[in-house]
Amino acid sequence: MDNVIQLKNINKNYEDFSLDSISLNIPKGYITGIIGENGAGKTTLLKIIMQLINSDSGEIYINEKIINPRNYKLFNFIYIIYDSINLNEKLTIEQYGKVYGRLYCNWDNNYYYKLINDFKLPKNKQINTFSKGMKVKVNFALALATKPKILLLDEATSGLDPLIRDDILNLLLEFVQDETNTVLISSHIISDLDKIADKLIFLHKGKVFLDEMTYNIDKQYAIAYCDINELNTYLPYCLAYKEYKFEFKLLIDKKENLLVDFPDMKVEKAYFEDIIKIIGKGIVL
Ligand SMILES: Nc1ncnc2c1ncn2[C@@H]1O[C@H](COP(=O)(O)OP(=O)(O)OP(=O)(O)O)[C@@H](O)[C@H]1O
Repeated sequence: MDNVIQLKNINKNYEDFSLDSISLNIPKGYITGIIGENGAGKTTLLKIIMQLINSDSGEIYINEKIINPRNYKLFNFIYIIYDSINLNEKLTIEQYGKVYGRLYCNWDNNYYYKLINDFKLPKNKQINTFSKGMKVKVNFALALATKPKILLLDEATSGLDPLIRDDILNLLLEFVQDETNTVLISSHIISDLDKIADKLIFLHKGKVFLDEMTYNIDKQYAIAYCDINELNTYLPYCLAYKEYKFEFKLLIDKKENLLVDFPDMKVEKAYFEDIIKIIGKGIVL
């Protein structure tokens, strides 16, 4: 598996927050989801990848080339969509197409209008007359028609109804279908990531707590329950656990070993939501 983005020991210190030695690989041709609580550092990390802010130390490689502000020529193949819609709302879709056609050397006007037609958006109305969902669709049409190889999404589907989100998720799946395009998406909508992410990164208080392909999560991770007398027995198989009123909920990260040693142990699928809750609110070992 080729990695399109590699981060090595990235550190960033603000007065009340630090990104702590982040090392990550983002595989080419896949959708990687980043999850984490508010303030976990997701936007900071995406901005560092885009070189919109500098890290204090560490290295970024894109397609195996080290990136720094002096050689940063990614404008034409990496595109970031934010949660806030930064469109000039006085423009129309048609005017936007002309502006982007001049700005982006890979601009695909036919594809832009195909997406605009698929989304059923009016071409000659000012964007300030559009609903939030329509504006997000314009954002995605603009992004995809620049023909990026890497698409970064920072909460870009927040505030959308499930039908529009579904359209957008399908577009992302289509985007990575040729296996050379890559998506890195941060989202609080865990069910969306459950649907589309091939890899999951969980950022918690500026640190990476989980960085796994989703097929490995299914293979290695599970949820199990025990009481206080059994806790010590199962801790060697756990990444984290959380105490409830009558039981402990365990996030198992050595499922195969656990089931060899305790074949009768009942385990359940570890959904992303479980993983986040147990790591975020429980005790990480
Ligand atoms: N320019 C800055 N100066 C000081 N602190 C900052 C700055 N930018 C971000 N931070 C802090 O860094 C931390 C991480 O912020 P960041 O926006 O990366 O989190 P996030 O995971 O994207 O959160 P959310 O899910 O709420 O968007 C926060 O505590 C924030 O206050």
